[in-house]
Amino acid sequence: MSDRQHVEEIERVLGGSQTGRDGFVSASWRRCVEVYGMDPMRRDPAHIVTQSELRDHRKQAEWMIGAARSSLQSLFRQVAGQNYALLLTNAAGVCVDFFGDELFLDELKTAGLYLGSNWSEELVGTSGVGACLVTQEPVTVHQDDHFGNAHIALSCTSAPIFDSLGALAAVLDISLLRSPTPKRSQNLAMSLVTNAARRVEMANLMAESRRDWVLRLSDSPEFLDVDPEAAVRLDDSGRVLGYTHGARRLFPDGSPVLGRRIDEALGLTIDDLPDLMRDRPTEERILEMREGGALFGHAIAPQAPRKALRFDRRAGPLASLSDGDPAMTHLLTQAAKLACTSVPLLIAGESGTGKTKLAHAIHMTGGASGFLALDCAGVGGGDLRQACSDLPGGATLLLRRIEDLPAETAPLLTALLDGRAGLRVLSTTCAAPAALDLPRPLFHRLAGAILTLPPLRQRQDIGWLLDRILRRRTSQDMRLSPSARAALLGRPWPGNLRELEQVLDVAIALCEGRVIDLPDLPVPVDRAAASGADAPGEPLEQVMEACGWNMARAARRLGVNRSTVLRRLRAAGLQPPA
Ligand SMILES: Nc1ncnc2c1ncn2[C@@H]1O[C@H](COP(=O)(O)OP(=O)(O)OP(=O)(O)O)[C@@H](O)[C@H]1O
Repeated sequence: MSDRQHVEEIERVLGGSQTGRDGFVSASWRRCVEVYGMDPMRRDPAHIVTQSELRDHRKQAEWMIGAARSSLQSLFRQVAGQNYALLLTNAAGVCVDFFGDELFLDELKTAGLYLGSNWSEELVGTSGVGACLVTQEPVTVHQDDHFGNAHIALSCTSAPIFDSLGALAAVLDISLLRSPTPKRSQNLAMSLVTNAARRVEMANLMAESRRDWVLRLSDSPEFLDVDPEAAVRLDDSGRVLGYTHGARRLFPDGSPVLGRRIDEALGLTIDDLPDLMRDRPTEERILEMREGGALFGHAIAPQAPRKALRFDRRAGPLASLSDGDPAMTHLLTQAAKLACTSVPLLIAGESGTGKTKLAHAIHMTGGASGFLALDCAGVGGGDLRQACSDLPGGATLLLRRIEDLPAETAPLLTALLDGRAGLRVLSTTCAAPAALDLPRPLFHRLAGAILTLPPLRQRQDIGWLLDRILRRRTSQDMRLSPSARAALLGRPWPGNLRELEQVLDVAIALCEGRVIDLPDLPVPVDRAAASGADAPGEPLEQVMEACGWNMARAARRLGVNRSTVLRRLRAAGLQPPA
């Protein structure tokens, strides 16, 4: 179509004729003339904001640029070699991030397909970004759909990106300098750009939701864990705190989504979310919709809040054992003070909580000269005598799993310790210290002070441990996807740190790239424990403290509902700390 024919068509549309254009294009042309007073004959150059304005726009859009980066990169890889340029604009239409072929950079800049160009409709007329901002729908503005003659060669396909509160925050645009004439040639671009926009919304919601439950939804079980269509972020009572645009379908009455209760839309409450975590087969995670139909659901548990409390970093090897967990901070502070004395220490804790590692760190902090670890199971008198004679004065003797010491060896050990007063004796046990079946004289020679390590499920620094272990066990720059991280944080870890290390080792081995995602994680070995039931007999107050007095979390941990927790709290006369 020639420039003159294009202008004549615009005149016909303004006169009320139907010319076969998409309705949103004709509406935009009318606004260009009637509202913005534009002249289709003018060929304005691209509208580029100044460098300092661009800096401000980018600064304000930093969070969105961060959330969108990996989606843009993978979209750009998908269209590599096809001369597409990708633009991320803010809600004002200014391009704040850009991917394009270096070969065509000058041409792209001239056409306005570059950082800093402003594509708002009132400035440049009908364009992909401009029309998307007005309609809040994905659009293709193809060649002479553009208003006037300035951008008539371009083909632009744009999709809106909404923030988690439902406001339009950005536009993702994929554009060509030159394209085939039929508009349908851009159908694939439309599908790519809408999927990428959905993933950006998902990444943004996940990044915001570390402290809350997230329910991810999909029509098909295959995509549920890897590429869900929608997600909602929920508070402890099951009200929507945030959502991706696709989740609006849960509340089809059109009223605001924020603050609505999830049980208004789906046949489930917040207490049912643990059943929708990844350790259940996807096909079983079906959710009935109140309006009819069903969806598949995947719940991601909140991460434990991080406490400001830190262990003093000057304390050397002990400081590397935890980061901000209050119980660990308390324990490590005591350990640092005791490390420099000769008091025998009994280190208690469930299997795999790091007792041996703590013993090593105490030994290193105390600066003792030699170190020998003995497993007590089946240890004979000869081994004990040998160990005690081999060690120099002032060395550390670690007796692992003292509960397994053969009864007949106990008197000899007592005598040997009496004869080697200079030895630093550390022991570990998986049993409760009070329940240890040791002769009293031996017990008092071993347990001058008792340090009890918390089980991993009670620790608030699991996220830090994940990163630390991952860093130590891979040479590459590997990381966890947000959903893999959330799934790991929600596990009950009956095998404690040993299990955590093994799960990461498996994930590292299975992961094909550098990002460990849900499919790379092994299913929890102990499904019974994975149901969230806590160790039997754990005092209610301890559970509440570990859960930050959050009723829903405590209920999940105990495997009961919240009203049961409330009833038990009342019966025990317990109240949250003021
Ligand atoms: N603070 C920590 N950070 C990272 N890894 C740790 C930490 N503490 C322990 N681990 C790792 O967890 C695993 C188990 O630790 P350790 O052997 O010290 O546990 P344990 O309580 O002595 O176990 P068990 O009672 O079963 O012998 C080890 O591989 C250790 O390296």
